[in-house]
Amino acid sequence: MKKIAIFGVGLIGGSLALCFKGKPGITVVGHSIRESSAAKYLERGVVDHATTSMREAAEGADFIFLCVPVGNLAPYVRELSSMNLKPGCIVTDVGSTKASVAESAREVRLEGATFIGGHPMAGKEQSGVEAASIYLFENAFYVITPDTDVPQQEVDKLIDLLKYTKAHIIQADPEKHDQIVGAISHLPHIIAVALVNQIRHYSNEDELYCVLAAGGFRDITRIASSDPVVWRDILVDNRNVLLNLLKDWNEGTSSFIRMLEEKDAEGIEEAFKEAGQFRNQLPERRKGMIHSIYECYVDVPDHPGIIGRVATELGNSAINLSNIQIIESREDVPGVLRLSFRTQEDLDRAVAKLEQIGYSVHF
Ligand SMILES: NC(=O)c1ccc[n+]([C@@H]2O[C@H](COP(=O)([O-])OP(=O)(O)OC[C@H]3O[C@@H](n4cnc5c(N)ncnc54)[C@H](O)[C@@H]3O)[C@@H](O)[C@H]2O)c1
Ligand SMILES: O=C(O)C(=O)C[C@]1(C(=O)O)C=C[C@@H](O)C=C1
Repeated sequence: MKKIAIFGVGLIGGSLALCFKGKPGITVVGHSIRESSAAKYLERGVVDHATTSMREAAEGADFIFLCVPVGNLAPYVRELSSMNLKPGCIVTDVGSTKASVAESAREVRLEGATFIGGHPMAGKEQSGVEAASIYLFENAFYVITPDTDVPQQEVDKLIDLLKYTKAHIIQADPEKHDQIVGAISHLPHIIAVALVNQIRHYSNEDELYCVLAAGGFRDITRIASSDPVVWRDILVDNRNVLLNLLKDWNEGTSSFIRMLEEKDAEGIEEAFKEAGQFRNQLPERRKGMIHSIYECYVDVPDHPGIIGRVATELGNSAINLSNIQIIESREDVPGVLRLSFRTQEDLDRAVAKLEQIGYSVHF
């Protein structure tokens, strides 16, 4: 039996546990600092065993996944270095920053074990084991950041296990990772939070701000609902990268201020054109980029029971829906449903079926 120990069975740790649990020759042990959380992991069937003892979880483990907030990674690595880990054990983490944890692992000696940093580029704004999903990493990129002196066979051991996530594994240098992920993940979270808080202040004066907030505001601010502790740690840890990125961001907003002051209509149009062209050529329908899953939008009449009808049509054709959501529903206007599927094939079949029975489908 291969033992996989997961420290912090929340959104990411829980999703990993679900990917590994029940696979041949694998047993999954979850660790929490709280008795009640360990009990919950078992209750939800996410792990085979749960414990609050770090030593018990780590003892004899073939793989150790550290899935706690970034600020806790260094203390965990230090604590593990004082234990007798199983020879050949791979210690990895899922933190959203990679340079500092790699540095901590270099500073201590994990006797007989190897540290390889990791970061699945998939997530959501919800947190905790309740939000965990076996599908979270499917088709996403999963970055691993082994130091150059880590033997390839150790790297291969981790890659081989991660096949259960169905993610695409890529290797990167930790500093380069933090620079790039700072720009495409951490900076957007700061912008979303700053924007929501700006509107929150206005809405204290007039509630119409909240009433009128529609698709545009929702699209750009979903991630403002992310876990405060997790994000506090990420931003503090990657602050040097972020301070530089925010300087560039300020230049971008200053340029808009200039264009508005100078009534530079052409400049504004050009900025939208350039952004649109760049965004439209980003790979679509890939988790971790623009579409989190295989999705389409269906215009529907505003009739009671319409969701049931669409779901039944797809079910009758044995097409598996992974999610269905009303994104527009007002009394006098037709609605729009967002349908999500786990595979391109399901999406293609659903589009064909829905169009055949007269629905208008778009992407
Ligand atoms: N949320 C995302 O989208 C996302 C994506 C990829 C990677 N990550 C990284 O994954 C890690 C976990 O994030 P998550 O989203 O699963 O968060 P989460 O809140 O869902 O899970 C965090 C887990 O750590 C435990 N924990 C919290 N504080 C702790 C402490 N002080 N000591 C010990 N355990 C503690 C919690 O009980 C929970 O089990 C973070 O390092 C984060 O940067 C997050
Ligand atoms: O989709 C989301 O909600 C996420 O925030 C996921 C996201 C991202 O920014 O893309 C967030 C943090 C991670 O470290 C990796 C992925």
